[in-house]
Order: sequence, then C-alpha cells, then structure tokens
Amino acid sequence: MQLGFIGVGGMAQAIIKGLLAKNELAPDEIVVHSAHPAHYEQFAQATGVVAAKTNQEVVANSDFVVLAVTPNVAVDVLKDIREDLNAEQKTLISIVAGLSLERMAEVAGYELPILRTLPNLNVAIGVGMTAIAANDYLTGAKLADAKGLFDAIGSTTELPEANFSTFSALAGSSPAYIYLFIDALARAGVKHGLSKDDATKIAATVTAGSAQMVLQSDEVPFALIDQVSSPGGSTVAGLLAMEEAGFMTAVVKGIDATIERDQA
Ligand SMILES: NC(=O)C1=CN([C@@H]2O[C@H](COP(=O)(O)OP(=O)(O)OC[C@H]3O[C@@H](n4cnc5c(N)ncnc54)[C@H](OP(=O)(O)O)[C@@H]3O)[C@@H](O)[C@H]2O)C=CC1
Ligand SMILES: O=C(O)[C@@H]1CCC=N1
Repeated sequence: MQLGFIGVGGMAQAIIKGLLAKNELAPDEIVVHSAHPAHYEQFAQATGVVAAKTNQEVVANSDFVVLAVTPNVAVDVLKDIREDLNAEQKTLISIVAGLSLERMAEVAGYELPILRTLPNLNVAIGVGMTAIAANDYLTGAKLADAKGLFDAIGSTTELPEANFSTFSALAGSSPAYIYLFIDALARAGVKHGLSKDDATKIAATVTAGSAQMVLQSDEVPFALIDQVSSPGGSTVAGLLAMEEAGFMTAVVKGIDATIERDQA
C-alpha cells in the first residue's frame, strides 16, 4: 500500500510513528508533504519516509491519502487536490476534526471513497482510540485496508457522525486532560518532596494501571472507588477535598467546552 499524508504535524507524525513501529508499512510506502519544506523534509529525513514536493504529488503517489491539516485550511487543500483524487479514484482518509463526510464529498467529489476518522495521539505507541465513519463509496477491500491502518495502531470503533464531536472530546482531546491529571498528581508529589521524574513515573503507572482495572473489572468506577476508600481512611478524605474543589464539575465543564468548540 502507498499511503500519503498531506500535513505532517503532531497527529500525522503520531500515526506514521505508530505504523512504522508496528511494521504495518515500510518507510518507502509513506509519502508526505506539508506547508513548510523545513518541516516535512526534516521529518522525511529523520524517518525515511518519502518527501513529495507538492500536495498533488502526494496524491499521485498514493492509494490512500490522509488529510492531516488543521480544520481552517482543510477545505482549500481539498479543493487543490480534488482533480488528482478523482483521476484514479484514490481513497481519502480525513483526520480533520469537525469536517463531515458530506462536506468533504461536496468539495472533493460525490463518488470519492472517503473514511472520516478521529484518532488520538496515543496511536504513536500503538494504543490509540480512533472513531471511523465511511461513506457509501468506501466498501470491501478498500474499507478493510483503510480501517486496518488504525486497527494496527490501537482500537477502532465505527461511530455515527452525529457522535463525532463527543468522541473527539472524550478520546481525541482527553489525552491532554489525562496528561494534565498525571502532571497535577506528580506536582503534588513534588510538593511533598518527591523528584518530578519519580513522581511522574509513579503517577503515570498508577493511571495506566487504574485504566486497565476499569477495563478488566466487572465493577463500575464508583464501586472501585469504594474499594480503595477504607472507612475513616485517607482516600475518602482526599476524595471529599477534591469534590469540594469541583473535580467532577471541572471535568464535565472541560468536556462541554471541548464539544462546543468542535461544533463552532
Ligand atoms: N492533535 C491531535 O491530537 C488530533 C488532531 N486531529 C486533527 O488532525 C489535524 C492536524 O492536527 P495537528 O496535527 O494537531 O495540527 P498541526 O498544526 O500540528 O499540523 C498541521 C499540519 O498541516 C500542515 N499544513 C498547513 N497548511 C497546509 C497546506 N496548505 N498543505 C499541506 N499541509 C499544510 C502543516 O504544515 P507545516 O508543518 O509545514 O507547517 C502541519 O504539518 C487537525 O485537523 C485536527 O483536527 C484529530 C485528532 C487528534
Ligand atoms: O485540539 C484539536 O482541535 C484536535 C481535535 C482532537 C484533538 N486535537
């Protein structure tokens, strides 16, 4: 498979890193281009992927083309490559938040096979969580191949587009919030005398372990919270202090704001 990337920012690099680490594709099966030669040429040199001189050259040399630019330029970029996409019926894979299949088809061509995806940064280490929605023209082997790319670097879930904004907040943006939680936990450890490195490792290990516990246990998180909280103990004291500071409200407000911005 030849896989093209238009845009090699944070998210595209995470996908490419994940695919290369899993040996899903060889570096010479990936072709990239972005706005600034200094960025994409340096990235190509560092990873061994192929640098194209234009977005059109990416399309010409790919079977599957990943649109990985920011939402504000995505439609203009699609307009620039639509002829090349349709000339040989390439498959378009979008990772652009907020850009619907209908809008992409309107701009790039109604019969173009398109997979709308919403991955997260954790694809870089093979534990991503990606939502996918295909249009009617993406079926059979092409759909399986496109989905397979994301299966190789984590979990995928087929989702109605109406739920993409919520998914984007809960899975696309939330790594940032979970990193923030880990950093806050570690900072508290530093406040009480641990080194930042030690505290961060401890906080991250416990966060990963607790997530595994939720996934593997039959209990809901609230029941697990009760199991940690010894009667009259320190955990319940901490929980109540966190709630007094608005922990749950802060999380829900953050997700509300994320969804609101995605839909703006
Ligand atoms: N970051 C994340 O966790 C997630 C991001 N997304 C989506 O991924 C997309 C990219 O986000 P992210 O990687 O964070 O953003 P970045 O700003 O890191 O990357 C954007 C990329 O687009 C390139 N670009 C800009 N204009 C053009 C153009 N005209 N032609 C070709 N390339 C262009 C930039 O080029 P250059 O580097 O040369 O400046 C850059 O490589 C967004 O649409 C976002 O919604 C989706 C899920 C999660
Ligand atoms: O911040 C953003 O807009 C993108 C969408 C999901 C994660 N990052």
